[in-house]
Amino acid sequence: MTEATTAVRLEARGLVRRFRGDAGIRGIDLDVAAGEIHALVGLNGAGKTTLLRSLLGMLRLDAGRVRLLGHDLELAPPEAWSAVGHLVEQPFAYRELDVATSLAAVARLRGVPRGDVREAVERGIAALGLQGLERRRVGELSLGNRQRLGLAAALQHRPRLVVLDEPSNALDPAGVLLLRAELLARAADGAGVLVSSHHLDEVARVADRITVVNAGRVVGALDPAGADLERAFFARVHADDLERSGT
Ligand SMILES: Nc1ncnc2c1ncn2[C@@H]1O[C@H](COP(=O)(O)OP(=O)(O)OP(=O)(O)O)[C@@H](O)[C@H]1O
Repeated sequence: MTEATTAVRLEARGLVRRFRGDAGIRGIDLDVAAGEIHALVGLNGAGKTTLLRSLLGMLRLDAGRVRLLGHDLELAPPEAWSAVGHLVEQPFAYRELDVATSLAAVARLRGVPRGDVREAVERGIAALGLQGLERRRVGELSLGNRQRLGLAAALQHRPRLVVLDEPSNALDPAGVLLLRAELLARAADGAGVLVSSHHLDEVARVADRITVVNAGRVVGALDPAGADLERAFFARVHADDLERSGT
C-alpha cells in the first residue's frame, strides 16, 4: 500500500445510524486527509460519538460506506488496524497492570514488533507526561492520568490515522498542552487526525478544518482562524434548528 493510495486516511459517505426518537446520525459525509487535523464540534447529543464509533466499526451502520486507510471498513486487514490509534469511550488499558506494562501490552496488540515496544512505550509516556507513574497500577490512577494513559496508548505506535473523542476531557492545562503538541506532531508526520471537542478555542489552535455537527448531520464548517468562533458556531446551529423546525 503506497502513501498515494492512502493520502485520504479516512473517507465516509452517507453514514446513517438511527436510534429511537430520531436520534443518531442521518447521512454524514466526512474526509480526513494525510497530515490534517479535522475537528468535529457540536452540542451534547449532536451525534459526534455515534459518528466516531461508526467510523471505527464499533457500531453497525444502517447505511453508508467507510474507507479506512484505503480499505473498506469491513475488509480492513490487521495491518490497517495496527496503523489506527483511537480513544473513543474507554481508554485502552489494563486496570491490574502497571502503566508501562499496560502500554507495552497495547503496543504488542497493535502489532508493534517486540524489539520496538520499549521505545514506543517510552515515547507514549514522554508525550503524555506520565513520567514517574510507570510502575503505578492503572486502576489507581486519577481520572486525568487515566485519560493521559488512554491517549498514550492511542498514539505511542505512531498511527497513520488517529480518532479521538473529546481527548482533552479531564486533562489539566499541562495535559492539554502535551496533547496539542502530540496531535500537531502526528499530523506533521503525515497522520490524519480526527478529533471531537467542545472546546472551540482549543480546537482552533490545532485544527486545519472544523466541521459542525447538529442533530445528526454536518451543518457547516468553521474557519479555525476566524474571529469569533463561538458566534459562528451558534449561527450554524441555530440556522439548522430553524430550518428543521420549518420556521
Ligand atoms: N446506544 C444508543 N441507543 C439509543 N440512543 C443513542 C445511543 N447512542 C447515542 N444515542 C443518541 O444519539 C444521539 C447522539 O448521541 P452522541 O453520543 O453521538 O452525541 P455527542 O455529539 O457525542 O454528544 P456529547 O457531546 O454529549 O458527547 C443522542 O440523542 C443520543 O441520546
